[in-house]
Amino acid sequence: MKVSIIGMGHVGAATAHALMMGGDVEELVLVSRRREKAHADALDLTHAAALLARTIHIEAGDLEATSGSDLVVLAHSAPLDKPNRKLLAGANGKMFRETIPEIADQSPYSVLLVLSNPVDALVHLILELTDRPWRKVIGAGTLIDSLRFRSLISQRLGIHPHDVRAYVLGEHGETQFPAISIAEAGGMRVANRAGDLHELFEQARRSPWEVFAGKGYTDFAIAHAAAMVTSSMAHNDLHTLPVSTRIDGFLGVTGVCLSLPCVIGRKGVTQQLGPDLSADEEAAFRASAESVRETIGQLG
Ligand SMILES: NC(=O)c1ccc[n+]([C@@H]2O[C@H](COP(=O)([O-])OP(=O)(O)OC[C@H]3O[C@@H](n4cnc5c(N)ncnc54)[C@H](O)[C@@H]3O)[C@@H](O)[C@H]2O)c1
Repeated sequence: MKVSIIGMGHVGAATAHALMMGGDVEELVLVSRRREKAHADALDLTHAAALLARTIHIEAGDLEATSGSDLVVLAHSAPLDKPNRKLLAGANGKMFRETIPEIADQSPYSVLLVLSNPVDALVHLILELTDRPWRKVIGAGTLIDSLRFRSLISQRLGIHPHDVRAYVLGEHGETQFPAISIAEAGGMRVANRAGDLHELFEQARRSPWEVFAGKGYTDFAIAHAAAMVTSSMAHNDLHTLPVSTRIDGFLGVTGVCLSLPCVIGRKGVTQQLGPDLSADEEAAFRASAESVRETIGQLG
């Protein structure tokens, strides 16, 4: 599998490392505005890869070098100074308008995985800028939020996070919500076992900003979330992951991108699932869609 990563900042570099360690990628191309940084990362990772059992070719290059990628991970971004993802809308909207057409042309059959923020609005923008089918433009969305939520539930229940089926859905932003009515572990409703799930969700929602306050960015968790999507593609595993894709009709929401559980296979999303939410959760999903629409308006 050939994967290219655009933007070798904190997230791009951590993702390159996670993909290398994951062992699912044969060819990895690193692209960044600062060519010397991408070159240094490629060299450093190549030295580390000599210790691994599997062979991986890692190189830095320009967009031409990404040609024929199966997956292009988008992590290029303006810097985020304050804990508010929407503040990146104007600058990243402009950056994506400038870069996406060529990225898409270089790898016409690739899946584009958006990590940059505001992720839902940028997925929408890519669908406007290219003729790529919606199944091939995926935002990391609430995958990472769901993993944070599951991790806290897991600690409370003493059950492995893999066995906790709990989703945070909607916008990767302030209006995201926990789908508590369908959260389960071992066939039991988690809400009956784990106490106040809203409190755990609030803790999960605040946690990236706690990381941000400590080091000025978040990188490891999103990198491994990107590796999870890559792995499901590489092996056609058909894992169900909450990621951001275009919604067309679910709960009356149309033409806007936000997270629902999606099945991920070799060529992208094979199914977008429509969970049975409670009335409150349905209202939260619609409110999230409105918030993403507002952000799309700020893309410039
Ligand atoms: N989806 C998530 O859950 C999640 C989690 C963490 C971070 N993020 C987002 O990921 C993005 C990257 O975060 P970061 O901490 O790595 O930021 P960063 O500032 O460290 O890195 C951005 C990189 O993009 C590069 N770049 C800028 N313009 C470019 C261009 N035109 N072409 C190629 N490269 C270009 C910069 O040189 C820089 O290396 C941000 O938008 C951030 O908000 C998302």
